Amino acid sequence: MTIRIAVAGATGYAGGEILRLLLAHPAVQDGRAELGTLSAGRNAGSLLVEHQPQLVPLHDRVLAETDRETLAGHDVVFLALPHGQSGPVAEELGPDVLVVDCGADFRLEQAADWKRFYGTEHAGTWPYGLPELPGARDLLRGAKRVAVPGCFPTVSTLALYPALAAGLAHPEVVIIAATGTSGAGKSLKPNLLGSEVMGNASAYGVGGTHRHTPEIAQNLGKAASEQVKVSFTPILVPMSRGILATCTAPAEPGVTLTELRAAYEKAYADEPFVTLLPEGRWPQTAAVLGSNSVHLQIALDREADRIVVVGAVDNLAKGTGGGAVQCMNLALGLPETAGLSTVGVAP
Ligand SMILES: NC(=O)C1=CN([C@@H]2O[C@H](COP(=O)(O)OP(=O)(O)OC[C@H]3O[C@@H](n4cnc5c(N)ncnc54)[C@H](OP(=O)(O)O)[C@@H]3O)[C@@H](O)[C@H]2O)C=CC1
Ligand SMILES: CC(=O)N[C@@H](CCC(=O)OP(=O)(O)O)C(=O)O
Repeated sequence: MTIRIAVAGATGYAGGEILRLLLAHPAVQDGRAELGTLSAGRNAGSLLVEHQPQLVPLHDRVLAETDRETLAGHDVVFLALPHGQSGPVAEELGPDVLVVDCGADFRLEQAADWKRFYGTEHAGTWPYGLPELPGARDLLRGAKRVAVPGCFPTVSTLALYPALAAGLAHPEVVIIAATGTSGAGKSLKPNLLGSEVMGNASAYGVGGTHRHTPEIAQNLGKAASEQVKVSFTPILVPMSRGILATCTAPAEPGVTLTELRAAYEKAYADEPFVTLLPEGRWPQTAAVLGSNSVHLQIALDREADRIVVVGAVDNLAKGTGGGAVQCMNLALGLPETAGLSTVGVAP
């Protein structure tokens, strides 16, 4: 039986990246899977090529409305819709359909966190799509609902989890992350105008107000034995894709760099998409672009008694679309790495 896959939000950055990856996916290439409905919001009725010129094999596809009828009859539905839109759409999809949500609607476990940072009623909590977290694969294999993490939580969690889980750092973490503009989606916002972005770097969501703060705290809370405190500051920089996150935490007394590296090497030894770089090499966004890789490097700052972990990720690949395809692979029982490259497009 052919696996039929729909993508809702096909005109957006995340939907476009999912489609780019699916077109090269072995199951799609050899006909075990096929791309069914591609849907949008206000751009329904137009040709996909008007929005995603890079997706050549799909140029003649017309975008459908996003509703129960157009998404019916699929085995897998990717939702790449604005926050708050996934809940109502997912309700219309049967329990046997695999729904992979790139939005935030089902990521948070605490309804109060959702209410505080998103301001609406909480839709619920689905298995969290970060397979590299301990125990996550058990929940994702065979799952019918998956909440793909946010891009900043993906890289920040992978950067700090091993040190906290090994008791090598105290869970008062500071994360400062430079991000490309595609993280904000295609909607036109004043701070995303070309003349505001080019030749400029600007902080936003400062002072504990960014909505990824509770998601990062939720993830790291599973590693730490004490209450986690997260200070997170994103910085918009003039590049289209990529995140470079500098993540620090107080080192526990007596910790050595050898112990730290050993904890990360152990945690990620069998992880195909997480690479602890050789000593002296530092992550850079160009090295992970287009790939499903996260690159990490650690230092022990002895002057400040802090661990410093730098992580790089492509926000649209492992940070959304690649993470979503990785979760689909797990949920369907396909090889986890199918259709996903570890090789970046540098420069
Ligand atoms: N960009 C990124 O790096 C990341 C994004 N995400 C998440 O992925 C989701 C999509 O993000 P992104 O692709 O960047 O956003 P975009 O703004 O680029 O795309 C949004 C998509 O949703 C569609 N849409 C908007 N409103 C509606 C509606 N009411 N009903 C149906 N479809 C609608 C749009 O269609 P139309 O063209 O017709 O308006 C478009 O296809 C978001 O939840 C985002 O937070 C997660 C991690 C990283
Ligand atoms: C540059 C920029 O604006 N980035 C977005 C990242 C969004 C994202 O990755 O994820 P979710 O919105 O799905 O949580 C932001 O900071 O909100």
